Amino acid sequence: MKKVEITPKKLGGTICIPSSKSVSHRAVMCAALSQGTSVITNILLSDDITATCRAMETLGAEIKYEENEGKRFTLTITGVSRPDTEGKTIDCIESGSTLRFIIPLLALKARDSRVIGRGRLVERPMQPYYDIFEEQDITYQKETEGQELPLCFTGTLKPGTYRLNGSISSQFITGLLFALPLLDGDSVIEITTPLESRPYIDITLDIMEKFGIAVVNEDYHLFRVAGNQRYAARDYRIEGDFSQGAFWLVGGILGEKTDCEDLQFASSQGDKAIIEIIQDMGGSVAQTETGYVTKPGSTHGAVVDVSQCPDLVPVLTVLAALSQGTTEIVGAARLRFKESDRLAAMNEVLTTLGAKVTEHPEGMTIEGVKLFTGGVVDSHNDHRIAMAAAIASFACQDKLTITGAESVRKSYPDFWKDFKKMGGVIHEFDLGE
Ligand SMILES: O=C(O)C1=C[C@@H](OP(=O)(O)O)[C@@H](O)[C@H](O)C1
Ligand SMILES: C=C(OP(=O)(O)O)C(=O)O
Repeated sequence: MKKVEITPKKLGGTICIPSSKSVSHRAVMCAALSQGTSVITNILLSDDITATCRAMETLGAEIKYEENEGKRFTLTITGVSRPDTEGKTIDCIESGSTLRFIIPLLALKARDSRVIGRGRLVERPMQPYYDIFEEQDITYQKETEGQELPLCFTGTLKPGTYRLNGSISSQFITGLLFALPLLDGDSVIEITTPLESRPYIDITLDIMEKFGIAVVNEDYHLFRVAGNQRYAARDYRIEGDFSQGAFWLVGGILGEKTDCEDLQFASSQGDKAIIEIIQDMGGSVAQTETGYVTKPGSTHGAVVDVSQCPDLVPVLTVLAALSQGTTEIVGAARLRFKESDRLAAMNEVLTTLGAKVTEHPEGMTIEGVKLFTGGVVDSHNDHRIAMAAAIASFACQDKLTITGAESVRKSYPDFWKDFKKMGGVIHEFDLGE
């Protein structure tokens, strides 16, 4: 456990945004399923991406790791077009993406295949896959009463029609999209309710296409996937991450001018919505040659539907709490099933800091205040809560202590190093395990 004590200060400067976690998961998986060798550059080996790399190695892919600077790696991946899945145990650590993406691959031919994990991952929803298992006579067993993981299963995924609810997690759809092209017949995925987190499906389809896999998307309602396809190796550079960029972009509004490098205007990442949201709230954001720059200034409340960009919510609530008037965060039900219940966690953090927050089942109402107090807040072992609290410190009057600060390892292991590079004054306390 690590605790970070921040002496409040408005930060700013130039920051090279870490590479996209969502793109990295997908590129590693596609490369690892390809015939031939792919070179993937600008990979950040966070805990979640490490989980995906190890998972694909367990299934037979070979990965060579070459460190460049600051935990950014070049991976040379020699794929395995028929993954070796029988009797394999995959440790997903705390990564929902790894878990939901690997299960259909294991189910290509599962025999006592197991997925394990820890932290909140053992509680996160899995029912859509259980429904498919039951329909397809795949037997499964949860090994611990009241927990989804460890999960052991045996059986074979068959081509056919898959019906999935669109509001639980898009990760189930991405997982199926990866595996179905490898079956020996054609399949259809039918989404039975409006699809949330849709941009993550765009990222999946975009990267699969780059690795040679065709999927016909009928308006996000029906996905037609031909069987007997093969992933084709290619070299690929991972672009910067808008979800991580969002912390620093909001930082530039609350602190000093911040230049965020490696954020692509043409990205398929849904979290580039942060640009429009900041603009809608009256904030100053402009495109640069390499990314976006934000400048300090006052912002006002807005109604923000986050159903397509849930990962923006923690830092967005910080901006809302320091904006004039009222902000309504709507369409946020799925936030309760992430690394923490993010609506409850941000309510707790912001209330501790003196903000006026009302939590609803599917969102939050936030009345802006001028400044925060300070105090002690907990990350709830959630990287995005820790990073949002760190940005909130720019507006604190007293010191801010964040417990569970090590949780940033999940997606942004150098976050505290970057925080110091941007001028942050922090004391880090290692509290042991
Ligand atoms: O596919 C992905 O890379 C992700 C999908 C989203 O999850 P949901 O589809 O469950 O909202 C997002 O919250 C998560 O951080 C990453
Ligand atoms: C929810 C997240 O990731 P995952 O679902 O992959 O654990 C996240 O990074 O905010």
